[in-house]
Amino acid sequence: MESPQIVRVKTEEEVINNLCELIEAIANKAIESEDVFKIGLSGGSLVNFLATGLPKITTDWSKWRLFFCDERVVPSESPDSTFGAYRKSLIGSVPLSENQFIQIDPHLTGKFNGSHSKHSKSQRLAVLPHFGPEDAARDYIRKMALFFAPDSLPRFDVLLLGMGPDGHTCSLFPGHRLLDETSVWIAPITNSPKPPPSRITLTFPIINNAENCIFAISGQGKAEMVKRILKDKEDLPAGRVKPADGKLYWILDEGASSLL
Ligand SMILES: O=C1O[C@H](COP(=O)(O)O)[C@@H](O)[C@H](O)[C@H]1O
Repeated sequence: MESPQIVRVKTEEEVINNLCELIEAIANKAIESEDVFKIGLSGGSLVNFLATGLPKITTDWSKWRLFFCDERVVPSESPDSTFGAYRKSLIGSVPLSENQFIQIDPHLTGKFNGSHSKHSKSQRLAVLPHFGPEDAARDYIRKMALFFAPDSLPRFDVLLLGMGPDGHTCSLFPGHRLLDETSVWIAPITNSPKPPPSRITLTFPIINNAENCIFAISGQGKAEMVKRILKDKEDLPAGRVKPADGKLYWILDEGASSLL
């Protein structure tokens, strides 16, 4: 891997502008060469960054296909749903439609496999006490595979990543067994330390196969973790993002980079 490009700017606004200009360049290059742009989205603070910055870019929006680096296994109407957050804040501000987002099906569980036709979505919502992530992860792998060459690891044009104050990225948490998961592209997690507990997440083989990975981080609250990862090189989940044949960017504002 090339060494990470660390972009230090002053304000959160500049983080957003840098991030969205970079996305614009990557998207337009991908559209020119492949006629499609495949991007992986994270949740959390990134949603607001993109809602603010993406309306300013120029691109062929019809060529965008948007996937989730991780997603909470909750109905899209839930305030915890990452897709729900993008639907609310982004669709309408840019000409993207819901079906350009490759969404999880939070209603899938082993219990109801094969008998879905008997139940409407609202019935399933009413009947199920919990939403199960195992089948949602399997279903998401199947949906994702349709967009990539058969028999090869998906290679995203770009993955937009967040980092929690504990160093997690996607839904890969410090010390969790999923950090070493190599057998599946997308794994279910039922015990996320950050609520909600049920999620699906990309695993490191897919993350590190991307052409570009971008962290966009703002605020003093992340400074200690940014230092532990970029300066002290501690083995924390966000520090394991090292695209083998791709580029890694960390875009940091003054607060986030203050301990570097
Ligand atoms: O739970 C999550 O947290 C991370 C980091 O969120 P942030 O608000 O600290 O930026 C996010 O990247 C991930 O997608 C989300 O599920």
